[in-house]
Amino acid sequence: MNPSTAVAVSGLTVRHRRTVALDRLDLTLGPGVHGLLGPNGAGKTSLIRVLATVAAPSSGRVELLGADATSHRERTAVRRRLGYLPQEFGYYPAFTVREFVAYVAWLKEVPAGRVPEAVERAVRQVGLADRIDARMKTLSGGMVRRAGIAQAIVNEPELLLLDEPTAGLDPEQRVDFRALLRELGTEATVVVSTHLVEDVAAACTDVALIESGRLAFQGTTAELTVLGGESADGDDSTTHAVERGYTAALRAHRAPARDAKEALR
Ligand SMILES: Nc1ncnc2c1ncn2[C@@H]1O[C@H](COP(=O)(O)OP(=O)(O)OP(=O)(O)O)[C@@H](O)[C@H]1O
Repeated sequence: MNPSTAVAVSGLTVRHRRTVALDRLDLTLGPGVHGLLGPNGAGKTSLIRVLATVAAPSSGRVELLGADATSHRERTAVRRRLGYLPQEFGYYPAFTVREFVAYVAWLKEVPAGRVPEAVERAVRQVGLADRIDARMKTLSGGMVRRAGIAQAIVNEPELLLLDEPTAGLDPEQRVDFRALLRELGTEATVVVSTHLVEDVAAACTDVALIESGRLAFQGTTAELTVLGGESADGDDSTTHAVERGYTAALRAHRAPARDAKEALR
């Protein structure tokens, strides 16, 4: 595996009872900010949970930061180098933001002497410094989300996994958050699952598009926009171009299956 490859999965299958959420997926991710896109139920959360080592694959290989994530011993070591923001996360409501983020730093085995500074840095990066001593239960939904992002980056992870991080943020916070993503992407491999095309247009260097548990497209954001072609309605904004690229890539991916069905008729 190339040393700059943070994620290498092959033949990854995840089943939830009878549902096949990921279907023999092959995917390699190196440095940068990767937008993980796909329709509802495509398998994005299932993939992020496997990469975060909180869910086990049904089958397939998963290498994270050069370690075999299916081996118990290697998985424990790799967890210290990961950051993960789940779609929904629990916390003790009576904890302050500082205590919540410090608790995760402790879980990630950040050396005790470095924890206070690491916590303050992470909280500052998400723009929550003025609420650092507020209790979690007194925060708004968007602030809780930002505290969640702070806990994900407190250990300066080499691989950062964010599941719908902009959900609940207001427009100004989203703009700030995208700038933070771009900054984090210069140091780490960042994987962001999102439904917001604006997030991709503004912050992602690369895109992985998943549909029905398979990889429908992988390339740079610029390559995706080229797939979308010229605008028919004169709207040439980047967001619109990414949306057209997304739709074109999905249709191209679906076409062989549709053609095969028609040939059988
Ligand atoms: N715990 C579960 N039990 C049963 N089925 C599940 C479970 N979790 C996910 N699934 C199913 O697996 C498939 C993939 O779900 P997943 O949550 O990974 O998709 P997603 O791309 O994140 O969707 P969304 O964009 O709606 O968040 C879906 O068909 C979903 O219904």
